[in-house]
Amino acid sequence: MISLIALAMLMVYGIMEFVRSRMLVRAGLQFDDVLTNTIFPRVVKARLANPNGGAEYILSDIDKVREFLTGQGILTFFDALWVPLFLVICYLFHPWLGAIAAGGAIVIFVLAFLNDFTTKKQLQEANNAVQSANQFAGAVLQNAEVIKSMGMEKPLGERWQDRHATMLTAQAGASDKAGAVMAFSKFIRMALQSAILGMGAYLALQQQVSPGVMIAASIMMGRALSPVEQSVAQWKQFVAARQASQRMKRLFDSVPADLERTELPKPVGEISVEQFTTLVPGTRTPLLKGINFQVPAGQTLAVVGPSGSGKSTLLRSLVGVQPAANGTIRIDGAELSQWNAEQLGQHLGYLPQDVKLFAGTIAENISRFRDADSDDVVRAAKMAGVHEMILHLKDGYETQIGDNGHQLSGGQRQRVGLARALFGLPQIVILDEPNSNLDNDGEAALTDAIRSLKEIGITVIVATHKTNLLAVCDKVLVMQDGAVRALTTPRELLKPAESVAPKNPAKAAAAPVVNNVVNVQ
Ligand SMILES: Nc1ncnc2c1ncn2[C@@H]1O[C@H](COP(=O)(O)OP(=O)(O)OP(=O)(O)O)[C@@H](O)[C@H]1O
Repeated sequence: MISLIALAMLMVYGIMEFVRSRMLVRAGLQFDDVLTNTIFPRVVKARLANPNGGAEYILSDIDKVREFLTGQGILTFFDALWVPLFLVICYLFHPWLGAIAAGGAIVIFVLAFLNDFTTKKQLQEANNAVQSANQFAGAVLQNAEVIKSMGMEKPLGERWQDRHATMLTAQAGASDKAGAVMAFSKFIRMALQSAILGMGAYLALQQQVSPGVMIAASIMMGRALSPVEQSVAQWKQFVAARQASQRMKRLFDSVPADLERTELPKPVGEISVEQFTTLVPGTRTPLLKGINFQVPAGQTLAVVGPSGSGKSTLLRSLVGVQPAANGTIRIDGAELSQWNAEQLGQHLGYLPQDVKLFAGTIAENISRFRDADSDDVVRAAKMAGVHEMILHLKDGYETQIGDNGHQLSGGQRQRVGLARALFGLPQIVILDEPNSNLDNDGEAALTDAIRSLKEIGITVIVATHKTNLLAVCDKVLVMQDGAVRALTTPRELLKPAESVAPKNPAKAAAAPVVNNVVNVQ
């Protein structure tokens, strides 16, 4: 009968363990769902504010915390809640048995803290080194072709190894200490087991307890010490999960969620830049200083200037990825920050200098990974003059282009990037050297695209080093050293310097710059 009761109780125990584990897994999924919904946009913002801050690794922190919360780690802490009950039962058997069990639990608990105290710094160092090694490897391996072609494997491999070795040293140091603490706590545990049996036997001989209590006390103490000892073993995972959750908390504290912005009416595309200054991220060094200019809706503005004069920085500022340190950028009178970011994104087309396509199909890239009508995708491709080229690819619009579009040529990438910028006919189109990789056909298609945009009243801003695009532009902004040197017309810009100088001092000042900045091709 007793055996049957024991069997039934063990079954209940098994079922409850199963239910507990299922509940934890579901709680973990819920946890994941809540965080993954909000963390990605924050990581994007944190990376923009500090490109080398490793914000992207916070995405894997979610896994660390979830694994701890759904695995043995959290179960150990739940089990620890029952420790006082088992200790009280030991005490009720006999105060001496209670004292041995409680003393043992305290010693093992102190060892857990000692473990944390002695290994915390090294575990933190190891985690930082892992992050730094991964970050380095991730960035470097994106340029595998350069590494291979110029035999840079060895020196760059050594740099990665240095970071890796730092991680190993820190981790080995922490593991040595943790190992010593664990071995000692195991010794204490076994010694306590013997001590409680010895004490039980002694008390039984003294007829203060029955022999059965001796065995029961040993089992109870085992149940009381097991979670405490387990927590020593789980400490490393606990520390990693705690650090991961602290990193997530810092991210959530430093990057607030976007305010729910009222949707503004579709812009007509008027841009106004007033006293705009922006800095190198994380420093006080200005990249652009006191920029002022206006672009009426539907106008086409070329931005020219020597390399490093700030053209790309200005364009990045106009699309809102380079934050203002001072001054404002307004679209249709509303500051960039007043726009609902997602809404504004749909009214902006941006082709960055290094294009940046994503792994996926051509159609997905053109449609910005939104659900889109095929007609809209094809319209954007036709407008960018890339439709025929896409049809010549084996899978047409469904061609997978790989990470960063590496399966396309430089010129093809640029033209697909242009189609993405034109998708949905945004009211403002910003192109950063869109013709740097184009052949004659591509150049002609680009000029036609800008002309068409102009005809339908779309504002276009295009940074260029070449003069042929100036023919379709209404105005030219000349940049130098992070400031506006002149705002003029293409015709004035391309006039020989001598004919400008005597008539207009401002243009005379711009002329030498202009002659340096525009590569006449
Ligand atoms: N994130 C950054 N951190 C530090 N310096 C930066 C950063 N971004 C831009 N710069 C610096 O700002 C200056 C302007 O760069 P920008 O890319 O805007 O020039 P550009 O006129 O577009 O040049 P190019 O014609 O060669 O593309 C450069 O000296 C560049 O080194």
